[in-house]
Amino acid sequence: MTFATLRALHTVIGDALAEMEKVYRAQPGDRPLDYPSLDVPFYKNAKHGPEAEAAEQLASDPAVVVAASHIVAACGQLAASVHRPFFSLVEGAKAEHVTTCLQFLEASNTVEILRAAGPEGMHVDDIAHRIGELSEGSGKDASARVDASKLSHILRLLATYHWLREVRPDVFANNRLSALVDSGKTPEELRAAPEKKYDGTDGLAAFVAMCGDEFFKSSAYMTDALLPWTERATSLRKLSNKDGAGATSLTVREPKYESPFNFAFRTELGYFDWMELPENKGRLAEFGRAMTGARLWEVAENVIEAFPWNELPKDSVVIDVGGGVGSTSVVLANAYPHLRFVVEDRKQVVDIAPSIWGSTPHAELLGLGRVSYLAQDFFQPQPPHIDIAGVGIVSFPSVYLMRGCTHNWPDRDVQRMLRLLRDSAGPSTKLLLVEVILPLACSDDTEHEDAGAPLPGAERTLAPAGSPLLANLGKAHASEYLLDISMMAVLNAKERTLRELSTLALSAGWKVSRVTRARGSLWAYTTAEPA
Ligand SMILES: C[S@@+](CC[C@H](N)C(=O)[O-])C[C@H]1O[C@@H](n2cnc3c(N)ncnc32)[C@H](O)[C@@H]1O
Repeated sequence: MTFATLRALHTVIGDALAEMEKVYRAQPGDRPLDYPSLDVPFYKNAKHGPEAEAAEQLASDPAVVVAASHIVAACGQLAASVHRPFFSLVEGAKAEHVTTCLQFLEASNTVEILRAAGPEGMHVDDIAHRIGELSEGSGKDASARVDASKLSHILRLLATYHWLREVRPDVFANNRLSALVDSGKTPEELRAAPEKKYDGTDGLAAFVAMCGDEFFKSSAYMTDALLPWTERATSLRKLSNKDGAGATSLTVREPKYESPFNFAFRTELGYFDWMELPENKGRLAEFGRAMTGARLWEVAENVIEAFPWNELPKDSVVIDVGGGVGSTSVVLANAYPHLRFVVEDRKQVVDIAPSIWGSTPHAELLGLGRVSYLAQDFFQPQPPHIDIAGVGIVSFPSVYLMRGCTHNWPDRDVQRMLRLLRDSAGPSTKLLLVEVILPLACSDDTEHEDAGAPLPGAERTLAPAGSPLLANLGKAHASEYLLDISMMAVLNAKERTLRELSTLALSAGWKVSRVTRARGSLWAYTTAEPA
């Protein structure tokens, strides 16, 4: 039956390709629109012809996104089926090198150097020379040079994974994937002000830098943290527990490491506290930029359709808990002028948040009191009532909105924060959680069997009926499962399945009543009501 399965996967690819082509061919114009080529970089801040622009935009069309995910899922499954298992094993066991080489690509400014070189590309000797020149801007030794013979091997691994092109022997050029890491700065700008590399960017270069540093290094210690009694983990603790003279002392207490991050950075601090140390100032700034990049995971505007906001009465209050600078509230307040939004976050965040919107059209929302800020720790009880300018005292909010917060915390902490919201909720207050919901890798036929009827919006499988694809579309959604393990490595937290989130919410007094999925990603909008 294996050939039948392989043929079925092949058919999935053919059908999905036909679907994508249909969408592209249906576009008006003198000649059919082609899909963006992998060989051609699409730089975000460059001027593009109307065809290239239209082709890129159409790649986000919902029908194209679904077809593309079927192709990726089927290709991943086909490759896993027919590749010699030993080679798959080596690839999995050595996958860290892809992260490392991507990190190097970004840190060495090779993408910006290759952008300036154009489609003909640049020889590794010249790339190495340019990398050295740019590093002089960072105050580095002018004689610092990258070894071109090593550089070619790093770039070739990336080309092998389609992250670049080797256009001629030892000559490399950017492609559609490497262009994603482009900061948009010229090599001259990077040389003059390397510290401004991430300023005004979409954050993806900073995201690569952060993943290659804190996240990658933490992940390397995952097994030591999960199996702390093993010899490797034990010796590691001893190694990190030396006295001033460098000798291991039996009287010194063993460090209290909870997360892989703690092992990797030899600190007992949590990630966010550690980031606030003076020596991590640069990392903290990079983190802020990287979070902008991470927003590409979920289209912020999706939240407009994710909840029946228009059914809420005039002047209903939505509390955006852990709302950061208020990006989600601003999107919603523009779409629903009849609602009032209160953005709660840590004092350091709300103190600077209004200034972020200073010269933007959204500043008016703040002036009119439609969006306001409150310094509020989500591990402390909510204020007993809400005083809204122009509305007065409101006893209960209509909605507690939490976006991207629960995945940063372990279960016990999420339970605490949801319980505090439940304690101050009214009988009709809703909780809306905007987070990734991880589907299982098998069809979820038992979901909600205890609750009787299936939960509105919950899916059993994302795979097309009758196809041999994994229920979660495997490789097509790998990025969210990788994010899940990143949360575990750095924060002892996780992305959750619907089962996990529902159980956790219920333990804090909230009953999940509905879930809707964002288009083209595993982000979801989960509504819960007082249980
Ligand atoms: C991943 S961000 C999400 C921000 C925002 N909801 C969004 O979607 O853009 C997590 C937020 O939780 C906030 N946060 C962390 N600890 C907090 C606490 N104890 N109380 C309130 N907010 C906190 C952070 O400052 C940050 O803004």
